[in-house]
Amino acid sequence: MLTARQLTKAYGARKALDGLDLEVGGGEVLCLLGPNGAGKTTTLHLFLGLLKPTSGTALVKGVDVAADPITARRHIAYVPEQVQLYPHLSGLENLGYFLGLALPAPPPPERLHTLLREAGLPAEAATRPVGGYSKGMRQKVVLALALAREAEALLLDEPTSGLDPVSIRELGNLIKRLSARGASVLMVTHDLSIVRSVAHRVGVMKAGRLVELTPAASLSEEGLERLYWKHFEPEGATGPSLPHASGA
Ligand SMILES: Nc1ncnc2c1ncn2[C@@H]1O[C@H](COP(=O)(O)OP(=O)(O)OP(=O)(O)O)[C@@H](O)[C@H]1O
Repeated sequence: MLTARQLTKAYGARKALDGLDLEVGGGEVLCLLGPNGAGKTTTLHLFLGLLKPTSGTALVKGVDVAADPITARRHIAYVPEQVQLYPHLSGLENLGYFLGLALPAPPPPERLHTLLREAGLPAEAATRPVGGYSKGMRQKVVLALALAREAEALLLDEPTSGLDPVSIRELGNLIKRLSARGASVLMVTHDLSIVRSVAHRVGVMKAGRLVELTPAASLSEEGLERLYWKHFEPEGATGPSLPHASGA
């Protein structure tokens, strides 16, 4: 569903992404971890067609994103770190408006209510202006949009930052439901709790390169922490250490 072939993005001499080869299959949840500046958001933006690759290819359902970004984007729903909605419109009105742009005919109001409920937005909030929503509530409107469009691929950029534990659990449940329906999920995160609950595979990026790619089932809780932390160690450090051991 999502394929990167030697995908590279350079800014001058500096490679933000360096020769990424990656496949995310239908129904698979792949979580990308790694330090700040590792190239994770760049990877998402290349799949979304927001950036042009310097070389290599990003494919969405076989469509080359750089050659035909509009067709590629039809298969994708994207949850950015900062969700932008119209603050003076309600969740219901925002959803109706954006679906009107994305679909030939917008669904009736009853269907919009159902979608928002399925995404976890409390019914009383659906008709309130989004300007008064929390981050998690705004995110649920975007997830309702993804549900309505039956997007085959879901890209999420640090979706749990700023969410409370209940909202994180609800987000995890929704991701699992979408993946069970066959959606491919590519999620960038620093949150190991959601990785543990939803990931089928875990990738770790560092300095523009994918340096680890492991089935989640092969990782114990401590194994996942070690995998995560070892790439925060300075170059040349001997062996991984857990945060309490390194004082990080
Ligand atoms: N427009 C740009 N011009 C120059 N360099 C850029 C630009 N956008 C990103 N970069 C660089 O590309 C590298 C990868 O950035 P990217 O945002 O993909 O990292 P990230 O892994 O998502 O980090 P974070 O966890 O902080 O979000 C960084 O070194 C960043 O400074």
